[in-house]
Amino acid sequence: MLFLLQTEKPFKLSNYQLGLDYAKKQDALDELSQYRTQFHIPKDKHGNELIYLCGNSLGLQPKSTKSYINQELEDWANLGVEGHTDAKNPWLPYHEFLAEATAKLVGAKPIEVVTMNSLTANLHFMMASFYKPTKERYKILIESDAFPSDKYAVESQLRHHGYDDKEGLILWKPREGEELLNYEDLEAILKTHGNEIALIMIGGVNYYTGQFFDFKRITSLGHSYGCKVGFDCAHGAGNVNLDLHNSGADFAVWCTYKYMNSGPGSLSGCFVHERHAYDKDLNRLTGWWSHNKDTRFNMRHEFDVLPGAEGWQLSNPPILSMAAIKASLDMFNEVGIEKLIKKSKKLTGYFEYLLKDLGEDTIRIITPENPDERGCQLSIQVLKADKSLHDKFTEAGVISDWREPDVIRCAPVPLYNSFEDVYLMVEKMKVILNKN
Ligand SMILES: Cc1ncc(COP(=O)(O)O)c(C=O)c1O
Ligand SMILES: Nc1ccccc1C(=O)C[C@H](N)C(=O)O
Repeated sequence: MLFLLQTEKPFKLSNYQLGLDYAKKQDALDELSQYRTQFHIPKDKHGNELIYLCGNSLGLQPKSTKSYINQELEDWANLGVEGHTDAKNPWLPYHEFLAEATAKLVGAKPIEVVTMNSLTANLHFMMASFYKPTKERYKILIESDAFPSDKYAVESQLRHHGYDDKEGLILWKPREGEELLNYEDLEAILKTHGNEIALIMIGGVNYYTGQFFDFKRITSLGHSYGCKVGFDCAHGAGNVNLDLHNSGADFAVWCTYKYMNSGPGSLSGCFVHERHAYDKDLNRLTGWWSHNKDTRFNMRHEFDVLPGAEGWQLSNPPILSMAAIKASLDMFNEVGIEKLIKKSKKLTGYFEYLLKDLGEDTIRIITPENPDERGCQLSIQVLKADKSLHDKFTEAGVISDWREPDVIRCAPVPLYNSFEDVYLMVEKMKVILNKN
C-alpha cells in the first residue's frame, strides 16, 4: 500500500513514475521539507551528505541545540550558583519547562510526565513502584525479543525480590516461523497465567521488528487480570502517536536520544498515569527532588512527596542535557506530532514500496505492513546476508544499523529525511545486491 502526497487514497503507479523525479517532486510538495535544513546532516570525507537512516538509534542534532546549551553555559559562567534562580531559564524549575511539550508529544497530561535519569534507570524506578510481587502474584510478562536492557532489568527485579528469573519471567513469543506478536497469544497467556502476573512490561515499538503495539488493548487486558502494565517507548516517543493517557497504562519510559533528537545518552522521559498522581502510599525510591518544592530547601523538613510524575525525581537534573531536550521539543511543538506522523506514513510507505520491488527472494520486510502498527522504521531481513553487507552500505554512504542475525534497520525520520534519501538508499541497495 502506498500513500502519495497528492491524495489520501492509496494507489499504485509504475516504478518509472515512482523514480527520482517523483521523489524530488514529493520533497518539493512536502510542507515539512524546510525542517531538514534545521539539522546537521552528517557528511562523508568529501563533504557530501550521507543518507542518514539511523534516527532509531541516535537522532540528528538540531542546529539550534548549540545556542540552547550555550545559553546555560553563559548563565553558569556569569552567574555561578545564582543561575539556579536567575538564569534566563532558571535551573531549579528547568524540568517544568519541558513538561507541556513532552506531554503533548506522548499524549499525556503535564502532571503525568517528567524528564529525569536515563532510560533503564527509570524503568527500575517505575518497577520499584509498580512491580509489587506477592507469593501468589509475582511473575513479569515481557515480549520475547525485548531490547536486552529491558529484559536484563526485569530479570534483575525478579532476583532482587528473591524469585528465580527464569521461572518468574513469562515470554510473549511469536508463532513458529513468524516475527510479529499476536494478541490472541497474549490473551491465551493471560487466561492461563493472568493471576500469577504482577507486571506486564512491553517495548511499545519493538526495537527489532518495529511492531507498534496496541497499548489500550494490552493495558485493558492486563488490568482485567489485575496486572500492572507499563511500556518502554524508546522507539515510540517522537515517532508514533503514543496516546499514553488514554491507553490507561500505569507507567511508561522512553529515551530522548532517538526520535527526540536530544543527543547521545540524553535524559529519559517518564509517564505515570494521573490516577497514581496523589497516591502517597505507592512505594517509590525517592530523593530530595521528589520533595515538595516549597519546603525542599528547608532541609530538615519531613519528607513530603510531590504529586504526579515529578514525585519520582531523585536528583537535581543535568541542565545541559535538558537544554538539548528543550531545543528539540520546541521544534516538535512547532510542527506537531500529527503532521509528522502523516508525513512519516507517506515516507515509509514509499520506502516500503521501493524495497518490495527488490523481490522476496532477496529481502523480506519483517515490520508490520499496516501503517498504524509501525512507526517510521522498517526492519529489512536480507536473505543469506551477514554483517559484511551492512559494511557495504556504510561504505556507500548509507547510515543504518545492523541487528543480528540478518536485519538492517532503516528509519526515514519525517523531520529530516527526504523522499530522495529513501529513493537513493534503495538504488544503492540494488547495486550492492546486484539487482539493478
Ligand atoms: C527499548 C530500549 N530499552 C532500553 C534501551 C537502553 O537505554 P539506556 O542505555 O538509555 O538505558 C534502549 C536503547 O538503547 C532501547 O531501545
Ligand atoms: N544508545 C546507544 C548507544 C550506543 C549504541 C546503540 C545505542 C542504542 O540506542 C541502540 C538502540 N536502543 C537500539 O534499538 O538498538
